[in-house]
Amino acid sequence: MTTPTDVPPSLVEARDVRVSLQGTEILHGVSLTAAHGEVVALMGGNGSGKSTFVRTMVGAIPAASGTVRLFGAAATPQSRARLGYVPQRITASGGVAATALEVVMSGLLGSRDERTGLGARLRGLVPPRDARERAHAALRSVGIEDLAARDCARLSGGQQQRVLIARALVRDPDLLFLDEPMAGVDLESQVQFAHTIGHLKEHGVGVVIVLHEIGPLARLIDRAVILEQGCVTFDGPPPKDLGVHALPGHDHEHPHEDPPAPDGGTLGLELP
Ligand SMILES: Nc1ncnc2c1ncn2[C@@H]1O[C@H](COP(=O)(O)OP(=O)(O)OP(=O)(O)O)[C@@H](O)[C@H]1O
Repeated sequence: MTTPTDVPPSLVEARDVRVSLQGTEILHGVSLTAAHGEVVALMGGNGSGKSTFVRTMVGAIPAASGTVRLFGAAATPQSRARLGYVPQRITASGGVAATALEVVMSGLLGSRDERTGLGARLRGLVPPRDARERAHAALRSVGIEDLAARDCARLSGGQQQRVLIARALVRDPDLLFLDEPMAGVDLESQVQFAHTIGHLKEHGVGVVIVLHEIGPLARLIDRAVILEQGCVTFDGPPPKDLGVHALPGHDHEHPHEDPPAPDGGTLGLELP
């Protein structure tokens, strides 16, 4: 018989979170959980509150009420050190002259591995031997190791996005928050990225990912949480016939077409 103690705690458990920014309530009591190896897509139209919710869960902005628990306990600086976070739309080097490898290595500063010497979960993906080697491995895992020595500021938007994902992965996170990581990334790179997410999932890492379009990640997503105007309107398995525009709340305005299917089918991409 299963007792409550047999059930592993959620990696993140946000309950009834309310957030106000500049006097306006943006999130009106939203909840989300992610368990080991679970990939949760956070979706919804522009301005529905996705980024605000992610920023609250990683501790970047405070909740007015409600709770965010990490790894089964109230969030602490130590438990936040176990998170990886790729914010939305920032440039990888922040205007500072730095190579892609240096930007990724900066992700190790203050990481728990540096402090505790814990081994890397992602053996084979991020070997723990030294920061340089780990940074190379993280770049390899997102398919851009050949760009390691390049000036980050001169990389394309999509390439910079992958540098930032590598920077989050090099910390060997137990839980990864990604805010629109597919924005500006070409289809081939999205497939590569999906392989990386599949690898993390297999190793028990939880992933909360803000998406406008499911694309190549469709088969990896366990649950979709849909926000509309600061409220959760759906939380459950993504519908079977999920196309890139199929979810409720898909009301963002930029014009786009479904990406072309490489084999003439409907996004029939082979994933791990
Ligand atoms: N610092 C801020 N101060 C005041 N209001 C803010 C601030 N940041 C965001 N907002 C507002 O909060 C609401 C939710 O914004 P948020 O960026 O969380 O939405 P989103 O769902 O991530 O949108 P998008 O899909 O466009 O990225 C918007 O109305 C936005 O204008």
